[in-house]
Amino acid sequence: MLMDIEKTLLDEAAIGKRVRELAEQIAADYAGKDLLMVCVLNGAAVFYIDLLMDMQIPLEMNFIRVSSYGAGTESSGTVRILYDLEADITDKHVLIVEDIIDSGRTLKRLSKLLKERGAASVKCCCLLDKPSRRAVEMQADYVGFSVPDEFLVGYGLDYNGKYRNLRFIGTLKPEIYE
Ligand SMILES: O=P(O)(O)OC[C@H]1O[C@H](OP(=O)(O)OP(=O)(O)O)[C@H](O)[C@@H]1O
Ligand code: HPA
Ligand SMILES: [Mg+2]
Repeated sequence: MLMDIEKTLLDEAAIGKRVRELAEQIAADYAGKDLLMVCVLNGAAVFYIDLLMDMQIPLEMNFIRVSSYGAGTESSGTVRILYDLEADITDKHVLIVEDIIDSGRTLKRLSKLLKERGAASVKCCCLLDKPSRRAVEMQADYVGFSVPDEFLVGYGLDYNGKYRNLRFIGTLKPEIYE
């Protein structure tokens, strides 16, 4: 697995430091509120666990899986749910946790859907943001790192389902894509 990596963009220490900063900020912002943290499977799973383990406030965990480029055209704004939340989110403060915003479609559709379900508020926390790739207008409320337009793997991010279990974020050698 390690021999497939071309370079490291963010190492374990840099990720850990930033995750703790985000956790501290989010915990302060949501203190005293009924917080439900939504993990967008599969990519966000690693970041999600690290983030909430650094937050010392009461919160609820829930998971959702959506297809990013499946059913629905861009204009319809629909999101196909492959696995839905278990919780009733009415009147709860929802924080969507994502690994990366690329085109912005996944997060835009998901946040619209959760608002329609009657959440008290819907905000997004994203570890990585690739602003140069945006196809729809979407900005996360909390962003870990802004990254260049390179295909990244590790810390939840995959290529063909693999490399999610790397402790750092990096790029793959070109021959891996061939
Ligand atoms: O901003 P966008 O262009 O919508 O892309 C970002 C989404 O794409 C990836 O998920 P993917 O649907 O590949 O599934 P995964 O999380 O299981 O890897 C990533 O984890 C984000 O959820
Ligand atoms: O850079 C990326 N890596 C893995 N998955 C992704 N989904 C959107 N961008 C990426
Ligand atoms: Mg994802």
